[in-house]
Amino acid sequence: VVEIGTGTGVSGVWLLRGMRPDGVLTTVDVETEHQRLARQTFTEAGFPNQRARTIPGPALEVLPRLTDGAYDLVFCDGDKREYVAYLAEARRLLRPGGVVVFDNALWHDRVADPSVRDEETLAVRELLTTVAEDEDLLRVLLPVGDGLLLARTREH
Ligand SMILES: C[S@@+](CC[C@H](N)C(=O)[O-])C[C@H]1O[C@@H](n2cnc3c(N)ncnc32)[C@H](O)[C@@H]1O
Repeated sequence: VVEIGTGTGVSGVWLLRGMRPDGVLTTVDVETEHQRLARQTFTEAGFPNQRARTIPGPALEVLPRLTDGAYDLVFCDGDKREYVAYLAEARRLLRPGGVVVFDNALWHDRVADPSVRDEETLAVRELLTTVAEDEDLLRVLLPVGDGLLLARTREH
């Protein structure tokens, strides 16, 4: 699994819990202090160090260094304005059948309100349109929390 936006490790713990016992979480964040706290969260939740690889840096600089086609899931929770770019990176990183997930796909109900036109809302809206218009992608939008968009490549 690749996670964009480690934060303090809350989502990371849930991802680790859902993975195989030998699965590794590769998690990227621009803030090293967040990643320090996340490592603490993972340890307190009982996960050994080698289950999580924290990589500091801006996602769009780190992701190109990760191996193509090597991951089952990419979870995006970084900078909303970069969501369309994360989609492109995720498609390269995922193995066939792998799934990309975007948190905040409803963006506090702003996405559905056409009068809201700030940069982040426009970017999340653009992501939804990009995924919907791509015939190679199957998608589902789960109305849980702030909205989770899941997409995977269609098998031909
Ligand atoms: C909403 S928080 C992530 C929360 C975390 N996924 C969780 O649920 O516990 C967003 C995180 O993305 C990081 N971030 C923002 N822009 C980024 C970027 N361009 N590249 C990497 N990380 C970024 C922030 O430092 C912050 O920790």
